[in-house]
Amino acid sequence: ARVLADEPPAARPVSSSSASDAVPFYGRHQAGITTPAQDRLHFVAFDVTTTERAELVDLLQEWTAAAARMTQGRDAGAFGAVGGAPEAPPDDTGEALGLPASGLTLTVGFGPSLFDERFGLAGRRPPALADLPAFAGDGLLPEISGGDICVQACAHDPQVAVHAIRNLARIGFGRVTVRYSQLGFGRTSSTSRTQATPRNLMGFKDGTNNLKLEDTAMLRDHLWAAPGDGPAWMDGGAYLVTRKIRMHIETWDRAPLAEQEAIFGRDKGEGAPLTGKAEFDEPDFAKTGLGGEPVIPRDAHVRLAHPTSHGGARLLRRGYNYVDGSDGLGRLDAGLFFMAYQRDPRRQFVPVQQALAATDPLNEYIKHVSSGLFACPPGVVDASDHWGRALFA
Ligand SMILES: C=CC1=C(C)c2cc3[nH]c(cc4nc(cc5[nH]c(cc1n2)c(C)c5CCC(=O)O)C(CCC(=O)O)=C4C)c(C)c3C=C
Ligand SMILES: [Fe+2]
Repeated sequence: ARVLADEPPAARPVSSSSASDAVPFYGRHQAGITTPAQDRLHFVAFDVTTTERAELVDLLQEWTAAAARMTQGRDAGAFGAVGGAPEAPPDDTGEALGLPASGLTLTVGFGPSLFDERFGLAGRRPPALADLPAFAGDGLLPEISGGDICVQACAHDPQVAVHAIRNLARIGFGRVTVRYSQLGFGRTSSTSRTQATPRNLMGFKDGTNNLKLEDTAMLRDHLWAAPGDGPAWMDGGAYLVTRKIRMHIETWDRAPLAEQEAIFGRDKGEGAPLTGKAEFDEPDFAKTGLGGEPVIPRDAHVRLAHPTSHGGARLLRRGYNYVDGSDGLGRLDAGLFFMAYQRDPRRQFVPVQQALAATDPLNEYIKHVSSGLFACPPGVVDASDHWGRALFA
């Protein structure tokens, strides 16, 4: 359980439940990318309001220290929610007191807008952080798109994820403002072969053919930025694309089962390709049925998005279901907060999304309403390191 004061981690009770375990914060890569996807998300994008580079670096140092603590189930600051001076606001907001680490990961990313003239970073922008092109059918809202810095908080307990983002926003007061944030309540991807594949709000298993942490060679080829890819400060990092995709759920719910399955190219029960029986059967895109038509339709989502359609390009998808209440017109405001990590969006997300935007029959039932692109640096290696150290060096 979370402790009241600055107690060393070794003194804290160890839980045998993986849902309450702490995920290591320090490492070569940031946690929260290949970490088996937790159940809950609170994603935030900040605009930087200070114009002082030194203030921004100070903030990144303070954030890193707080993130290192909170991910280990500790208060955001050394005094904690109730251990400080009564005359001062507490250095932790308190709603996670008594809660375990809950698998919390905090993953930071830097958006293209950070690399303008404000902080002297224009020459340090990675070529792979090129603005995404406009895609057919986009309905992007600027106020919930972009952002200078993002933090993805994932945990098994929503209170723990929200607590983490709230405390980072509190620490950032006067230096950053929250541009937008998004809660997600059910993972829509597996990122490990130990996890069962979850379902999205259309009722389909989502994340079957995803990059997974056990695929070491593919992670090297498709996920982590490597020396020579771009600036050295990104070596060991990855690029994140976020898309908030609203679903016209009520319309979808009136579509026949056979049409739903043809749209994805998989069956709804097992998640098997329409040419197979079990979820992990390889799809046979060449197989034809009645009238010589392919069994997996030419425009099926899984055919359009499959690596064989894009020179082998793969994504590590890590999205979440969301419901933001209803829209006042009797419809659920619901969908998928899509997140995908990759080595270079120009060769991975962009061509896949171009293909989907052009002919995916799913488009009748969805609308992309927000978009984000972020360079997520490599991991913080130890307590002397901090988020963005190599970028600002
Ligand atoms: C640009 C990338 C993608 C977007 C945007 C996207 C949106 C989206 N996807 C689903 C549901 C499913 N997607 C599935 C597979 C799949 N999707 C993408 C990419 C994007 N999806 C890829 C690369 C793949 C894997 C394709 C393959 O190699 O077979 C599936 C099938 C199960 C699976 O493998 O995950 C489903 C279901 C929704 C609902 C959606 C937007 C709302
Ligand atoms: Fe998809």
